[in-house]
Parts: sequence; C-alpha cells; structure tokens
Amino acid sequence: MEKAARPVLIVAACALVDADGRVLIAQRPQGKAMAGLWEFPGGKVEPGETPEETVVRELGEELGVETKTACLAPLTFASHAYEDFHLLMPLFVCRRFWGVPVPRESQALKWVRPQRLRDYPMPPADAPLIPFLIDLL
Ligand SMILES: Nc1nc2c([nH]c(=O)n2[C@H]2C[C@H](O)[C@@H](COP(=O)(O)OP(=O)(O)OP(=O)(O)O)O2)c(=O)[nH]1
Repeated sequence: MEKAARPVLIVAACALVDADGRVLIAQRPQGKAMAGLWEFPGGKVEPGETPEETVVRELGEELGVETKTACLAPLTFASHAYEDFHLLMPLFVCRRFWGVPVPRESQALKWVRPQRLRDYPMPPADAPLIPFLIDLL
C-alpha cells in the first residue's frame, strides 16, 4: 500500500549576514524536536502571512532584530521529507537589519563563516543550503 502523503509544512528562514560576511545560526532549545541542532532563524508561515512577513516577525520575536520585507532577498529553498511532514523552507538573506541579535528564547546564537557551517550539526534539511551561502558570501 502507498504511504499516506505527508502534509507540506512551510517554514520561512533567514540567513542574517553581518559586515564580515558571517551568518547567524541559533541552537534549537531543549524540549523541542531536533534540540541542540543549529538552524537559521525563522518559523512556520502562519495563515495570512507571506514568507517575508514570517521572517520579519520571527526575527523580532526570536532575536529582537528589526528588518523590513524589502531587505530580504530569496536565496534558495529546502525541500525535505521528515517522518511526519514534508518541509518546504525558503531561505532568505538579510544584510540590512537593526539591533544586535539577543537570544529571546534562551537559544544559543553564533555568527559563523559559511565555510564553517558544516562544523555545526544542523537539521538534515539544511545541509543542501550551505553551498549556496558559500557561493554568495
Ligand atoms: N527555523 C528553522 N526551522 C528549521 C530549519 N531547518 C529545519 O529543518 N527546520 C524545521 C524545524 C521545525 O520542524 C520547523 C520550524 O518550525 P518552528 O521553529 O516554527 O517550530 P518548532 O519546531 O520550533 O516548534 P513550535 O514553535 O511549534 O513549538 O522547521 C532551519 O534552518 N530554521
């Protein structure tokens, strides 16, 4: 019998880039799925939101960073089958933002050169995104 189709979950994520060309990653807190893995800030696209609006909201909620949808450039996307859902995750790049990121949800934060991203365990969906950041930066 064919497997039941997984629901597609749309998550919008963002690579914040600093003046040195480093990218911000955040460690998923204990208690969440994939705890301890490093990810790009972002979250589920809520009904009525564009992916860009999701990123702007999540950067504010998770990091206290302000930006605008016009400051987000699409870079690539992840499409990955997890056990319970299929993740579709556009990845935006943002170089223009206001404020210094602070962990609002007790997550660890790190600015990392794209070439070093592989030193940080990330969710399996994220691995194919890294070469795009290396190329860009
Ligand atoms: N933000 C983000 N999520 C990612 C990345 N890679 C990846 O597989 N994901 C997955 C993890 C989660 O299943 C989903 C993001 O959902 P989320 O952050 O809104 O939700 P969550 O699992 O933290 O939990 P909750 O807010 O529902 O409590 O996408 C990534 O680089 N960034």
